[in-house]
Amino acid sequence: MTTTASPNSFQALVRLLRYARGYRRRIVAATSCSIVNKIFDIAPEILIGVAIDVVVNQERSFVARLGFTTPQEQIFVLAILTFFIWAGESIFEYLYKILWRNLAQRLQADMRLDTYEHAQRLDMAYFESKSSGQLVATMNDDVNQLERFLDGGANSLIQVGVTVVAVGAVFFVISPLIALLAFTPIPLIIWGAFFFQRKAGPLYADVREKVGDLASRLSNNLAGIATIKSFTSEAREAERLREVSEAYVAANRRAIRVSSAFIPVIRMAILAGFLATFTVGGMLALRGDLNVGAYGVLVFLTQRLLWPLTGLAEVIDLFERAMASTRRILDLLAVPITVRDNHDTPLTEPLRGEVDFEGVSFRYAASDVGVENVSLHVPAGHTLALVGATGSGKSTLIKLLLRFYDPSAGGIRIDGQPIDAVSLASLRGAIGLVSQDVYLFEGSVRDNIAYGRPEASEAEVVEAAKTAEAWEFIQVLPQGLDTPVGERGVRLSGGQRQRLSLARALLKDPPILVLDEATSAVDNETEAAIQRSLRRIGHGRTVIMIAHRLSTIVHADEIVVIEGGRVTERGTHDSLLVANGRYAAQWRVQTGALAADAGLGALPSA
Ligand SMILES: Nc1ncnc2c1ncn2[C@@H]1O[C@H](COP(=O)(O)OP(=O)(O)OP(=O)(O)O)[C@@H](O)[C@H]1O
Repeated sequence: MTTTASPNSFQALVRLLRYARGYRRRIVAATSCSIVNKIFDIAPEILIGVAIDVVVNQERSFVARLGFTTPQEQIFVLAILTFFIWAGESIFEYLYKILWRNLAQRLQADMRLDTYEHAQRLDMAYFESKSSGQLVATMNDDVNQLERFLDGGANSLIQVGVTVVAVGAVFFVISPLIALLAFTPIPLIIWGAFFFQRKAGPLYADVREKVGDLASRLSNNLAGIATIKSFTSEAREAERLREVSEAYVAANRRAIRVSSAFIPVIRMAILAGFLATFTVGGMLALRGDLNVGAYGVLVFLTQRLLWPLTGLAEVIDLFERAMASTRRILDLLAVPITVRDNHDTPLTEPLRGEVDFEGVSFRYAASDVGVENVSLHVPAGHTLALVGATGSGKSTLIKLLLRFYDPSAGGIRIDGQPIDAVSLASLRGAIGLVSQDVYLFEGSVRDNIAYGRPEASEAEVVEAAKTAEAWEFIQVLPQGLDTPVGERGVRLSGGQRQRLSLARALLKDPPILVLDEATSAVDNETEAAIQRSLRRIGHGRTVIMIAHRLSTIVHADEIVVIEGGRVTERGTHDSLLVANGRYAAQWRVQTGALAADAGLGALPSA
């Protein structure tokens, strides 16, 4: 019956079958059980006809010709046959249900994991182009939609097909004339199904789209609940949610209008076939041209044809939804991974931690800004500070070092090894990142510190917490290291989160430590604490730090000023002061030496 689907749905089905190659055996087994079950299911109607034939024709019946002469014997044989047919039907129903349902479970679990794993490997540009809500909708709702279809729809679709073929065969054997009459509505039904699905397909695609929008708005709003409260924009946000929610209702309403019309129309078409069998068959039987038993079989079987075909619309409906979802899932799986991972080539150990940027250029597709021809050399164990106005491209350089994106020109090396020629795991494993927006996972303080090294011992976790000056506050938390931090760490203060994030990076013990405004969200006391620990931490490691407060980078081995994505000044704190450029001007602003410079500084003040 899949032939009634649009080329798009059919293509989606083919893609799904190709994806599900590993499940082929299970699909064949489940399909076979569905077919056998349906054949057993139709058989009792035929047996009723045969029984009527036995009663009416007795010694001249169809069963008599098989060698069972007395009518009693014949009825007995039919009873035994009926028993086995019913038993067979039950056994195969049990089998196909188990097979389809388990297949649905296996496939949905594997698909969800596959899409998630694939999405994790996509570059950051993909996540910036898609809302997280849309991705959640695909990995959750779309996968569930497919599960629903495999749970019941696939079997129904196969069984409708088997019914039409098997009933058709019986009809033609008994009376080709009546078969022709009974089957005349079928082209109309098929055409109706085509027409319906052509109308319904895009409507369901729209419904899926709206589900994504809804999920997107919900997750965005819940994540930003504090901002909503602070701006008292609850009413406005509720209104915006209502709009997307209503759009979903409207999309569904359009789909419902089309899908609901189908069943009544189809039923009338089938009724025509039923009436034809009923009257013409009756006439033929009265004239003696049709065996009474055969007439009974035809009338009962027309019923058997009628009901599954009225259900066809619902099954196609389910199929359409499932294929709309399949397309979205497989489209996500087909997004190419642009940041190539050389799994088998780790960075050569032991790492010294030398970092080189050679003529690196990169532009974000979305904004056409980025960095231009940046060259940096950080010898192992040195500290490099990047300073510059907000939006000048400092964090972009860090993202390129971590290969969240690949540069369009130039290259980056660690210990002389091009970072795009080594495995992402070893590259990112070599870098400890403390970023501006600290992300903590729901779990305990301990889970979060040990995130990069779950096997770390308690002593190591405590040591990292002490070095990051976090131990003092952890000790006084209600459950110490086992205190839950809440979703995204909401139960901790900004400074506490910052320190946990530092402890987490330290526990990894990376040869390269990147601090992207690690002191931006903290008070003076926390900043001083982090500064203290930084001196300890920086010992024997390469440190790249981005800072707006210039006081925190005075001791850096080299300070590089970035403006508009380019390096404009570089040197030590002292040499830059002597050069008397932007850095020197900003330094004076921040230290209050020359308040008049405040308006000139390209660098923002603390
Ligand atoms: N994902 C993105 N897509 C498009 N443009 C981006 C993206 N991320 C950053 N940009 C743009 O690239 C430029 C450099 O951003 P970057 O984050 O590197 O600045 P920054 O120097 O670290 O700023 P800050 O000091 O405020 O953190 C900015 O103009 C920013 O708007």
